[in-house]
Amino acid sequence: MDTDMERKVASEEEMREWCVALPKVELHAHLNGSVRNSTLLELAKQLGDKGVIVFEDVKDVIMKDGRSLPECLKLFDLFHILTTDHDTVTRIAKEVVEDFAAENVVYLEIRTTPKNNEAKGMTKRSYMNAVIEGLKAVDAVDVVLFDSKSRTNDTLTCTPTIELDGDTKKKRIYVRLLLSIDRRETTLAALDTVNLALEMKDQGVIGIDLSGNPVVGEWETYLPALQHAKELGIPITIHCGEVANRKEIQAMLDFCPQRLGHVCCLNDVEWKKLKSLMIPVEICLTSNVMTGGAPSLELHHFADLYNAKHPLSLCTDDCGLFSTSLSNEYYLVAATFGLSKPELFHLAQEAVQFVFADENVKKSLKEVFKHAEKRLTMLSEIGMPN
Ligand SMILES: CNc1ncnc2c1ncn2[C@@H]1O[C@H](COP(=O)(O)O)[C@@H](O)[C@H]1O
Ligand SMILES: [Zn+2]
Repeated sequence: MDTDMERKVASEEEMREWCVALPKVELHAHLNGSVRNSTLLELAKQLGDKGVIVFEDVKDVIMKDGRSLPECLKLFDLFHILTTDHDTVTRIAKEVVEDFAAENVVYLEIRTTPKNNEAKGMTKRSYMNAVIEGLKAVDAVDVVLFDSKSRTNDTLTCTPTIELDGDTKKKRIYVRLLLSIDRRETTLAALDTVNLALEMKDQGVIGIDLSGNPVVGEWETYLPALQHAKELGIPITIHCGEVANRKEIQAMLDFCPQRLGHVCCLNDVEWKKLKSLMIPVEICLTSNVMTGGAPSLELHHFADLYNAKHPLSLCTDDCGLFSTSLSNEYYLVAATFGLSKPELFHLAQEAVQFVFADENVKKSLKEVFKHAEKRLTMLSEIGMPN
């Protein structure tokens, strides 16, 4: 390698490390899409040994790179076979939080579809209990799961503990849960999910998501449940415009949820409307490029929204499935669109405004960023924005 090349590699490496050290807020992560490949392979091996699946077939599917959106969503049916029992759900929830915390995600909203599975004695409620058990089982980091008013020994007026210089203090991560309505569900099943979210609001559940195969189902099927959530004051985020369904995109914008995910296939009129409504957008770069929602990283609609100062937040969607991480998404923004470190810091910090958690949590997160700003500045002697 010549010196120029060496310098380039070193600076890329340094930028990647900086993106890991940056405190980050993750607002769009599906539990079953964020499972480690090693865990999926281990679970597949166990089921293969029992003769439930053919391990070699599954292995190839898990390890394949670059899939279309329908292929990805089909893959979830396989993931769900691998993760059907309560213990496995608990295990993956624990690992997913550990993985996000390890890359300095300081606030994480995990979304998941509560599942009924009679054969396993699983109800939507018991599925969610298993998820929460997993969050409580994390001991590598301090997981803050409840809003301050429902905690007895509240420690939310926290001293931020972002570790950038080898401190031994435990890291802290705020975790909240969103319940996903799957587009395959009936109106009644969707209403059940909203009612479950209400029942579990003191256990870390703070919002509702609409997701699943975008070519399946009708907006009118979920609308009563989403309307119900709105009336109950439960924040809502919706997967919007993964395919060019004009009528549905229009209806989603008219519904005006607290946040929207993806917004890939909007036409000029819809785009203008999104911008005038200022609905915060969960941007999932790698996911969109891999599933064809965006033609390439360079042509991703991030640039347009960012330049227009539209509220947005970088997210992973399915970091396991797409072999990415939130730090990598920040790195990609720097490498593709030329954002500087101060701009990346500002982007990460701005995401605090769009979290569904209460004002106390937002206040604590602002402290976390203030504290990190000093440390990051000390580390790389760069000027951060005021
Ligand atoms: C790639 N873009 C996407 N578009 C739409 N829905 C998606 C998705 N990625 C994930 N999901 C939704 O999340 C479920 C997996 O997590 P949980 O079992 O809920 O934890 C998938 O089955 C699908 O319904
Ligand atoms: Zn998603």
